[in-house]
This record gives sequence, structure tokens and C-alpha cells, in this order.
Amino acid sequence: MQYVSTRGHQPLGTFTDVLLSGLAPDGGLAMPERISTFSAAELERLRELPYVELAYEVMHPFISDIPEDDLRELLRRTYRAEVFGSEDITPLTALGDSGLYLLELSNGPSLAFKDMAMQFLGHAFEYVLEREDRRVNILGATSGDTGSAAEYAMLGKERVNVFMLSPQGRMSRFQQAQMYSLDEPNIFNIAVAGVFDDCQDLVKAVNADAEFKARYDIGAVNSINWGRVLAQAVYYFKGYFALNLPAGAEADFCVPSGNFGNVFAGYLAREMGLPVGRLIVASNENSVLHEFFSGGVYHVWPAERVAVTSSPSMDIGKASNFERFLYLMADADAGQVGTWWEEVAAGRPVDLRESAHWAAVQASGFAAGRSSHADRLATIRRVDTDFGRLIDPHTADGVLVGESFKRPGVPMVCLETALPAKFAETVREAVGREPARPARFAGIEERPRHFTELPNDAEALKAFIAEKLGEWAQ
Ligand SMILES: Cc1ncc(COP(=O)(O)O)c(C=O)c1O
Ligand SMILES: N[C@@H](CCOP(=O)(O)O)C(=O)O
Repeated sequence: MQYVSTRGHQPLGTFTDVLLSGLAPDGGLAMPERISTFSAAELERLRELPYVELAYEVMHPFISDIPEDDLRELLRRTYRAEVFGSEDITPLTALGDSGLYLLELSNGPSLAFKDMAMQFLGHAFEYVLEREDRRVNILGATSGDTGSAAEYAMLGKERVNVFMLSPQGRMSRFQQAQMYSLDEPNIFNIAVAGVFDDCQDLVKAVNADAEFKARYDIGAVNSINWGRVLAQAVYYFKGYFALNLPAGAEADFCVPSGNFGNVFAGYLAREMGLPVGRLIVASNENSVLHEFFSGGVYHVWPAERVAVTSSPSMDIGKASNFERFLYLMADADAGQVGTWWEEVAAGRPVDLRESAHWAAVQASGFAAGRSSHADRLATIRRVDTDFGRLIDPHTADGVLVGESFKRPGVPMVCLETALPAKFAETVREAVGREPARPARFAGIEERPRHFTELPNDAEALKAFIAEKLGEWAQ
């Protein structure tokens, strides 16, 4: 399988090429040249498979350059009960007889759904770098969860350094402590004076400097990396099959969203033939995605408009993977995507209302809703009281919006994107008690912190990376 850029259509190589290179040279995102699909009979065959086998079936059509046995071994190493808490890996829990379900994605090392793909990336990077005798410097941006998931996945990996940008003061205390308490030679935490979108723009600016990128072997672990999206598609299959529906019956999914990676993975699963009816995008107060799906205009929010909320990982005004979605809505017309993204870069709206693309969006199964702090608190409280289940603020946004789109007779699977322990302040405010936390995180907020403060400036970041890497040579 070959990959192309959403903007230029130039060949980007095969899976391992895009795994290591992150952004395309023209600033676009990697997409497979076609999306392989499962027939109804093939889907029936997948129904009973354990997670590792299911992951293999979903992912291998997109990975032509890792031998089958090696890919199976990488997946076996990744999706283990010791790492994800159960043989099931992503258990599905019914919320009473409401027809709502929680797909548990947050039982991995960092207590957020990011581990589901990031643990795979950790093993895949190690495998490919060893095979090619190379090293990589990962540059990432986090609003709180990608950072710790990436750092935990890359801990002790000799061929990988991680430079992780986070928005100073905009994450929960637990999220900050998870990252900043690490004192490892290959991990560099950088607190940027700005919002998550500034951090993401810095990552893109450094990637756009072809000379610097090549010289320092810069790679990516955000969902701009296709490997993340592909590995995330697997749990939609797992969640769907766990519902035990008759062949072909639809299920809807509701996804707390920010950078649009998770819900895009759901769309990929739908495009591959999984009977997903509707994909519901749940936003918090930073509702740029809700604005698009309800009005047809994508207009990124500038940093000063992005609010600090109690579901901070979704405090995003510019959703990276939206580009992949619009690429598909434009029928893989990379020229059109390039034109749209010139508008996005200039801060101007992309208005699809009068175009055929809007009809494509409306036929895509997407819908969107949004939530507020008060909604979040009420939902955490209600789910706790009615179903005896404590959920985190992001999952609460998903449950609230999911409920509002629930169709009679069609199950609504809400993705649990983090555990409440990561957001104790808000959970305490909602239910008046402390969420449980695994013993390994006891007192984490009190541990010494290791991070560097930098301005929102690409040159300062490049200077920092260059200083840390010294005379970098493969
Ligand atoms: C807990 C949590 N929920 C939801 C999201 C939003 O997911 P996405 O960026 O894939 O849309 C994030 C961050 O990405 C997150 O960390
Ligand atoms: N919410 C994320 C933001 C980055 O998302 P990604 O899926 O593109 O890595 C975070 O917690 O860091």
C-alpha cells in the first residue's frame, strides 16, 4: 500500500516511511492511496477474534512493508492484558438498559485512550529503527494526554528522543505531573507560553523546515501520524462486535473530540465496511467542530478564543485530522484540499454550504453536539448515581451528547477517553469525592518537576532541540 499527501498527491512511500516521517513535505497529511474494505462475510469472520488478531486483520491491508509474522509479533507485544488491564483490552460496559455503552479505552499505562495506539507506535518505532539502523527525534504537541502516553511508550527506547510541547498552565495537575515528573535522558518536556494549537503549529513549523527536519531526523507521534489513526480504528471494530448485533445491524458511536483523530479513526472503520450508523462529534466549549457540522463553515478559532475548560484535553481550536476528512469529502482532490488549507492558514473560513462537498459531509454519517462545564458536572453526577459508574469530564461530554442523539433501537457507544483520576478537581466538584487512582500514581503531584519553559517561537524551539542533540549524526 502506497501513501499520498492530502495536499499534493506526491507519493510518500509505504507505511514505515509515513510512520517515521510524520507530516508530508508539502505540509499535508499522509493518506493511503485507497481504503480497503471488508465484505459482510469477512466481517462475520472477524466477529469473534481476540484483540491482537482483530488488530492484525484491520491494520495489515495498510501495512505492506512489515512482514506478516513481524506485524503479528508487534501486535502481540502491544495488546497484552498486563498492559491494558484485561484480556478484552477494550471492555464494553452497558449503562443500565439505556442503550448507551461505554467503550473502555483508558486502562493502559497513562490512563487515556492515547495508549491504545501509542503503545503500538512505541514497539513499531523500535522495530523499524532497529531494522534500518536509524534513530529518530519525536516532536509532539499535547493538550495533556498525548504527551504522557508518548513518553510512557518511548521510555528507555535507545533510538528515540521525545521533545514534547505542552501549553503552560492549561492541563490538569495530574496531567502535568505525569509528564513533568519524568527525569529520563531521552525525554524533554517543554512548556510553551500559549495554547495547544500554538504547540501544534510549532510542530508543523519545525516540520516545514526541510533542512532542519532532515538534519535532526524529526518524527511525529500526534495523530498527524497515520500509524496513530490506523491503530485507533481497531477498537471501533472491537466495540461493535462486543454489542453482538445481528449481521449488518447499525451501531452509533459518540466521540469526545478535539484534534479529530479519534473520530476520524471511526470514520475509517465505517469506510472499511463496519456498520457504523452515525458518528457523533462531542465538543466542549471550544466548539469549532460543532460549528462546522451544524453550519457547514470550518473557521478555526484563534488562540485568544480558545477557552480553558474542565475537559482541557479538548481545548483545541484547529483540528489537525479535519484535513483528512475534507480530503475524503473532496474525493481525494488534493488540489482542492491545498486551496482550502491556504484559507485555513490565513485564518479565513472554509465555507462548504453551497458546494457538492457539503452534500458529501451530510451523507457521511457525522453529527455534532457540545457541552459546558455545568453539563459536564451534571453528567458525571448522573452517570455515577444512575449507573454506579464514575466517568471523567471528557467522557462526560461524550455521554451527554451521545444521549441527545440516541436513536430508538440503535445502540450508542460512547468512547471513554480518560479515567477520572486524571481530572480529580472536576470529578470532586461533581460528586464530592476523590476518584480512585492506581497505586503507581500515589503522590505524583508532589514529585520534582523537570521541564523547560519556551516562548511560542519556532526558532527558539529549533535552537533548544539543536542544543540538546549537539552533534547529531545517524
Ligand atoms: C481525554 C481526551 N478526550 C478526547 C480527546 C480528543 O480526541 P481527538 O483529539 O482525537 O479528537 C483528547 C485529546 O485528543 C483527550 O485526551
Ligand atoms: N488531546 C490531545 C491533543 C493531541 O491529540 P493527538 O491525538 O493529535 O495527539 C492531547 O491530550 O494531547
